[in-house]
Amino acid sequence: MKILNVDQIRSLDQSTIQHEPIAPINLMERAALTFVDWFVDHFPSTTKTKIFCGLGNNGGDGLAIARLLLEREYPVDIFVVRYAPRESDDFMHNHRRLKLVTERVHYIESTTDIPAIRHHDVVIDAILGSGLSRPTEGIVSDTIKAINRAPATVISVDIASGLYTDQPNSPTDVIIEPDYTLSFQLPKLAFMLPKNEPYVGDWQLLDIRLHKRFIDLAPTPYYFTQPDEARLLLHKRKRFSNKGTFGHALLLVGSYGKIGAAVLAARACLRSGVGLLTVQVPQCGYTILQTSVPEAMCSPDRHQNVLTGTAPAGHPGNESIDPSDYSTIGIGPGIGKAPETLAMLKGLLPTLKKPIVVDADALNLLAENREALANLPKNSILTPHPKEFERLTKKWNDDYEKLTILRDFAKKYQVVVILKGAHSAVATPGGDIHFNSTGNPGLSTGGTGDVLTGILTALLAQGYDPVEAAVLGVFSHGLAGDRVAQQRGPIGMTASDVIDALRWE
Ligand SMILES: NC(=O)C1=CN([C@@H]2O[C@H](COP(=O)(O)OP(=O)(O)OC[C@H]3O[C@@H](n4cnc5c(N)ncnc54)[C@H](O)[C@@H]3O)[C@@H](O)[C@H]2O)[C@H](O)CC1
Ligand SMILES: [K+]
Repeated sequence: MKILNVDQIRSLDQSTIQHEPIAPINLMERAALTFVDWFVDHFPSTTKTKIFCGLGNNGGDGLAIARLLLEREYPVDIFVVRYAPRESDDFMHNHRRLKLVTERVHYIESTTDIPAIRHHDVVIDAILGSGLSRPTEGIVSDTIKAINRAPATVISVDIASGLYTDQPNSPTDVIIEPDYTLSFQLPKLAFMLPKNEPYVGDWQLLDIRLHKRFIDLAPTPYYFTQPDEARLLLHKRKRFSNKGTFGHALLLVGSYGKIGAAVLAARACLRSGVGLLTVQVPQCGYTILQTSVPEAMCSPDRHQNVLTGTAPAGHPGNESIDPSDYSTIGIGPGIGKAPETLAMLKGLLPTLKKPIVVDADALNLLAENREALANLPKNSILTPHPKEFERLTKKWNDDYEKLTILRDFAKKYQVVVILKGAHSAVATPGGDIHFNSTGNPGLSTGGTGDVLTGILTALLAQGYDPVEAAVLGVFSHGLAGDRVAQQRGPIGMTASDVIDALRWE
């Protein structure tokens, strides 16, 4: 699913009006109706509802919602925040219609007009929508502050009032902090960014049947992965396949005290459909790995503790490993940052001809030796969390700058970068970003990153295109986490649970 910018959303509105065709006021009515359908499903008709409207089309939506809820006999009070002398046409139209059915329209011009909001009230925020063009101030920001202070449930129409759709807010901006955002048709870029969490709440999309062809043709670098889109990426298995069909992966993982990372990556790799798996760990991990992951072959490194991996020619590692014997390599989980490990990594990269997966301390080693980044095989997948990504690049001032740095990095090195977090962002060598739609806070626990590395390594070994592997991999990883959270709750989820919950269908 595409994420469009504010100008495109405005044009999409117009395109729908022209092509369907539909009168603007009827499109607003449709939007209000989808909102009310959701509202009626979630709140009983005894719910004391306060609707705060601005003077533009977001406010127009609010007025139409008010009328539709009154028709359904909800006790509704309507407050129009009169911050300017002018109203939009569709606002005025809905204002006239509303005045025919109720006297309960109040106007807020000064703070004394702001009503008391009580515990069991539900507030609908329709003050400002995607038309926001400057920080809120005066009576608008006073009203927003009062709503934020109140103990009520708050639902924002389209987007929280005061939050920009696709540009950074300043830390001093006054913005609604809703429990829910019900957004029309397409997700907004603002919803993907960690700093905006308080201003988004639990967000959902309302399908208002905007012009599909316009959306199909609209250029954008931003996407939000939907379940049906992820499912389409899955390779079908032929009946006459054998284990050779699904590749032979090599994992270079683990060090003394961190053999668990090797075990998790290996188990996830096997659970993600790899044909054959060889795991190279230091000697100290040999017995552990052979016992806990009998399906994998184990190639113990000659070094006792620190060096895991393929030694370059002439290096005292395990000379029996030749990277070209493998479909792909996954490197990083638990390897540590010993000088021998760095030497191994530096020696290995220039010899590789196919994309690999790079995670954890392999990324940290690259951050400390940035000249080696140029030797990454094209289309390799890097899986940093934000701190690791910052070490690889530089500090950012806000989440939007972070996206720019992310896209530039992926383009510069022609790699796929998965920036992990809520809505993990997959940046492609072509400059696109795919935000993930699955996952939950329970995944923030030790070892889940090792699991992701195992998954991605398995997908590359099976011949998945690296961008598709990354999009599908993070989606399936998050979905497995969601299954665990559903069964046993997010607290106490372990990385092993996530492996067990993986399903490829
Ligand atoms: N996307 C769609 O297809 C549909 C969207 N709908 C709703 O329309 C709003 C966007 O409406 P718009 O009139 O363009 O903007 P707003 O209501 O957000 O703002 C009105 C107006 O306010 C001025 N303004 C901007 N910033 C400030 C500020 N900080 N303080 C005061 N005033 C400000 C500016 O002049 C704006 O134009 C969208 O969110 C949906 O809710 C349709 O109803 C359905 C189709
Ligand atoms: K709003």
